[in-house]
Amino acid sequence: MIPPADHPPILPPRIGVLLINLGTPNSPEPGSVKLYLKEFLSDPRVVEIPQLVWQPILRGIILNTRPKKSAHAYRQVWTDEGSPLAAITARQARGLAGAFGSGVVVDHAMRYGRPAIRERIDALKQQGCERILIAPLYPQYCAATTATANDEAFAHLRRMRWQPAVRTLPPYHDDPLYIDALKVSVERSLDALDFVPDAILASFHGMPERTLHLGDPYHCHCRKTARLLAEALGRELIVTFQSRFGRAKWLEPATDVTLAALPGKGIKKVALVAPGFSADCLETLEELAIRGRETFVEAGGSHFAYLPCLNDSDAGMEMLRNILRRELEGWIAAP
Ligand SMILES: C=CC1=C(C)c2cc3[nH]c(cc4nc(cc5[nH]c(cc1n2)c(C)c5CCC(=O)O)C(CCC(=O)O)=C4C)c(C)c3C=C
Ligand SMILES: [Fe+2]
Ligand SMILES: [Fe+2]
Repeated sequence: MIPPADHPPILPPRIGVLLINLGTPNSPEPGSVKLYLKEFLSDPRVVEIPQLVWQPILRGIILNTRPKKSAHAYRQVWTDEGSPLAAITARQARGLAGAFGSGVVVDHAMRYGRPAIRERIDALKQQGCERILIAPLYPQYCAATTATANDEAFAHLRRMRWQPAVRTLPPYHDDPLYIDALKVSVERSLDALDFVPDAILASFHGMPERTLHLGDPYHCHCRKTARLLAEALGRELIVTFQSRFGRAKWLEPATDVTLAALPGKGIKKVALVAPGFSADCLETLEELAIRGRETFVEAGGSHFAYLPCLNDSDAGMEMLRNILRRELEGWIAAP
């Protein structure tokens, strides 16, 4: 049938891969940070307090104090390409262009802020994608990260008359491809140091402890990643949890408390890695690499190194290519 003139071009069916990360402000200014925090912290998957109780606290207190403090932190890590998280995620998507053949379009989106998940799903549909792999780039599953990214994609699909077929990327916390990429990356970074660390810390983003008791597998996934990475490296790792937020009890031990205590135990040289972050961001570059170092040195530490995330390194990109290709099995021909 000949399409009417205003019909969108008829394209060969394509497949879309949508990389998703958390999101970040548009600029390191308090106004932008406030908008970002408002969206992020209003997500009931992130703050599990009834909205009637939480919104007055968020709007009345947090959004009047935190944006200024966080904007100061963002300014310290901001780059010419923008926020590190945005720049690195965009590079990861660009680095995967063409990796799965000409019929597969790779794009990226953020759960909060821009590029929005809804907008990028629409863009993939416009390019003829009848099948979409939603790929939240969180190795460890967490309702506050993985589930809310998927929720947002599904909320958009819910309004479509003609939905694409979708798959979601499962957590890959114990995937040999991921563990091997981490091992290669950590070993490369350690080789480049001018000191031999007495200990290596693996710092994961924290979560309220109650989410563990409620059945969120995040804590177990983090511990398993750390165990497998320690086995691969052939040395012990000290596992810690960072970025505590709010008054509830969070997963322990805390990264900052541990860094402050280690020199007193004779551990004066440390290397710190953050395996749960697929891209360096505020929480790694400011909280760990800057403030973590200060905490450790003030407590008497002599040597500190922050080891970068997988980002768009060769090892990281090869891992992403392989885990994503596996999820596309049956949709694309084997290589
Ligand atoms: C990697 C997994 C992450 C989990 C789990 C997570 C849970 C979580 N986070 C907050 C509060 C904040 N997180 C903030 C930044 C931030 N968090 C993650 C990842 C996880 N968060 C990333 C990648 C980033 C960095 C974003 C960037 O722009 O670089 C922030 C914003 C910064 C600040 O003001 O400190 C907040 C707030 C909660 C409450 C939570 C679980 C309940
Ligand atoms: Fe966070
Ligand atoms: Fe933080």
